[in-house]
Amino acid sequence: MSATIIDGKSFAEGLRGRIAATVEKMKAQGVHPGLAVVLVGNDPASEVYVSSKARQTVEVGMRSFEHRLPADASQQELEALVARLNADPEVDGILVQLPLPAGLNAEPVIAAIHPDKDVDGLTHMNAGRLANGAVGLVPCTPLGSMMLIRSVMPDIAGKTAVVVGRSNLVGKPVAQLLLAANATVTIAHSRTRNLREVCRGADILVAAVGRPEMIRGDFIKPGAVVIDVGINRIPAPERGEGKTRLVGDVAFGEAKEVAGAITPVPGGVGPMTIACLLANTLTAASLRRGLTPPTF
Ligand SMILES: NC(=O)C1=CN([C@@H]2O[C@H](COP(=O)(O)OP(=O)(O)OC[C@H]3O[C@@H](n4cnc5c(N)ncnc54)[C@H](OP(=O)(O)O)[C@@H]3O)[C@@H](O)[C@H]2O)C=CC1
Ligand SMILES: Nc1nc(=O)c2c([nH]1)NC[C@@H]1CN(c3ccc(C(=O)N[C@@H](CCC(=O)O)C(=O)O)cc3)C=[N+]21
Repeated sequence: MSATIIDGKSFAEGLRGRIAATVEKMKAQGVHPGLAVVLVGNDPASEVYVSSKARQTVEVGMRSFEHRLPADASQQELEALVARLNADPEVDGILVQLPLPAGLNAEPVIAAIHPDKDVDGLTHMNAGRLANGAVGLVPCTPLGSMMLIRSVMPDIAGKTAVVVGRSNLVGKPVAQLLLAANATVTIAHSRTRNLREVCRGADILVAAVGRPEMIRGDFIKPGAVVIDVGINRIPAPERGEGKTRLVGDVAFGEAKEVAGAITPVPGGVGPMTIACLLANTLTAASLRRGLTPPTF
């Protein structure tokens, strides 16, 4: 039997609709939420993401502030910009697009972001809040992944979950969220032995590796929910010379024959990431004013 395809694109559209309605209400109360995105250098992939974020921010009725620095900007310049955004009352959320160009160190830049404006959820404060079950800002991709899991598996408690990948941006926070939902969680990584066997035990399998199609059909437990976070651009000579296409970390064609439900790439987790960034900006706007954050 073929798996249910989880339509992240239309889920994200619906979420943006609910966000727009909340923005309306906040504006009526005199709060006009704003998101600042910082892009250093001119990596073409990052340019695409940043302009897409800016467009969607404006579409839901929020303010968008784009800050571009040249690839040869200094560490000091970048941290000074973050400090200005921290102090700016019109800015509720700050996102510094990663990776930074060579020569710049991301860690102190992230540390400089005020935790209540940290819409990426990357500061130590927000990672700690998530680990301890306190209210805070949760990274966008994990938040979006959980919404998609819940859409096909409302009761996660007691299920086995395997997360492949342990980055601070995706793997670790998604594992924390699954644990908070009472799943029994395993985190696999590049040193994991028998990855196929480990994955085969998973009712919920989250792949966040960055290796095109490395999770094959025989890694998947029949009926499992498979969330493919990977975004990999690979050559596609069949589309013409020099053409490329996007694939995930999961071999979709094989996996969909075994899984119960699966996210596609593109059109799965990616659109949810941006929608959750907008949701986090509203959470940040509320936190900063001591208001109860909206739920979506
Ligand atoms: N859809 C979306 O919105 C987003 C997609 N992404 C995509 O998700 C993917 C992962 O991103 P990110 O977490 O930032 O990546 P990182 O490169 O930071 O982390 C990759 C993780 O995968 C693990 N890994 C690497 N090779 C293997 C292997 N052979 N077997 C098992 N584990 C392995 C690494 O293990 P170790 O720690 O041992 O090195 C590491 O923990 C990328 O494709 C990225 O483009 C990222 C953010 C958002
Ligand atoms: N500070 C920071 N936070 C991030 O969250 C962050 C980042 N830096 N750097 C890069 C990664 C990657 N990322 C994606 C967001 C949206 C899509 C997305 O919308 N993808 C579409 C396809 C887009 C296309 O066609 O290229 C989809 O999957 O359908 C993908 C990837 C956020 N990241």
